[in-house]
Amino acid sequence: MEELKSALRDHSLTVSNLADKGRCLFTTRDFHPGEIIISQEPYVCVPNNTPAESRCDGCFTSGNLKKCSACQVAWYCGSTCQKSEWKLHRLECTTFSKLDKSRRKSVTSSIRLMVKLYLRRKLQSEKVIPSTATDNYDLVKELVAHMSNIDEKQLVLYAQMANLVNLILQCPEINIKEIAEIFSKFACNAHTICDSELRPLGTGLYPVISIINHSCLPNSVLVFEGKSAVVRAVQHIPKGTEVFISYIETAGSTMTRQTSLKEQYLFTCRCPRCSKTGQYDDVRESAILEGYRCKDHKCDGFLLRDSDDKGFVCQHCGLARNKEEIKNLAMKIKEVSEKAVTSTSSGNHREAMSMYKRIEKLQSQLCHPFSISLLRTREKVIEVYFCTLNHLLIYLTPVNFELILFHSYYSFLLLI
Ligand SMILES: C[S@@+](CC[C@H](N)C(=O)[O-])C[C@H]1O[C@@H](n2cnc3c(N)ncnc32)[C@H](O)[C@@H]1O
Repeated sequence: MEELKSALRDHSLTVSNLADKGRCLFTTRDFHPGEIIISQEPYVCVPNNTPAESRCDGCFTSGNLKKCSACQVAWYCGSTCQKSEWKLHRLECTTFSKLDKSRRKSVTSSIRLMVKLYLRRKLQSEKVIPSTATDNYDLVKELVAHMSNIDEKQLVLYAQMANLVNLILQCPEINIKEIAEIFSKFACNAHTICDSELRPLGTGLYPVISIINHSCLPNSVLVFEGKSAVVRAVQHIPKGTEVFISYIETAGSTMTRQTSLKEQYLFTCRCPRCSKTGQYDDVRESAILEGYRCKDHKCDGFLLRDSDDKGFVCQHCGLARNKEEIKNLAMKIKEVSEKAVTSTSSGNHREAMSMYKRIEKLQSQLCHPFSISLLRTREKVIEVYFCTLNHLLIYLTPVNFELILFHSYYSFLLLI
């Protein structure tokens, strides 16, 4: 801990312990908006590999990869990435190569993350991989696990996963209880590594970044540059302030945010935004983000339940919306959404596109114009549109490429 404190001092940061939150990261000088507060390489990480798409173990890129012929689990884009991962993969490869085909299929991302963690710890203790103040297994030991607060079903699942890790590693000195506890640490400390467009690429454990607590009104943001986790100030942060990031999507109602924080991170948020629960501003914000639109499409008022619970009333113009009408629209949206998911997963992008456009139309009748569901559907329309475009490009010759690209871009502009 002393080593870490000294390393953090060089970054103008310090760690404190508060009764209600545990460890917290504080600044010891002012930070400007956009400035990097801290960055860290993962202690361990794994790419998201699915049967449809694999990613390079070294740089997480997809496309044009070669599978490790020995273990059939890791993929690489070239020899540079293969070499950079070799010290750890050498042990991992020997472990996975011994598995039969069906057991190899049970190596999910979290199982692989645990295997890598165990092997990296071993390599650091044998000094094959060097340890530093910010890159050592003691930092993993410090992470919160919430073992006494998780339910029995979850505990059983962690124990089963730990047993599987034991079968894979075949190490006599392995401690199943400790492995189960680390799975619980993964749940509230591991980060999804995303690209600049927030598409998930993999999962990583960053034990120093994990000291940072959550706020729904954060002063910093966690982004990824390749596999490095980078925390940047999003506002002026004065000396002596706690650094906060958001663990969840902040564009949600207070109830939605509180529920997901409680479920995954096992705490009740008391940030300035959550402290406003029930006040007019909070009710209004929640009704806009997750509520319904006014029947009069020229009015942008937000709706609240009427007193006899028969429907919803616009708080701006007083117009009422019937509960049944809302229920019918919501059911139609659910129906089309299920079809859209099926079309997307079967690769039928054209059909998916028309489904998402239909959902967008229905949601425009139901939801407030600034609703988060409507925003997500529009995002999906754009995503599926680009999938359709990519699919088309495969069949193009260079001659008509530019013409069709121009046409596509033009129709995209019309679409939005
Ligand atoms: C990634 S860790 C953050 C560091 C943690 N405080 C520690 O001692 O290691 C996440 C855990 O910290 C606690 N935590 C994070 N933000 C909090 C907050 N705003 N209020 C209370 N507890 C919080 C919760 O126990 C949560 O599961």
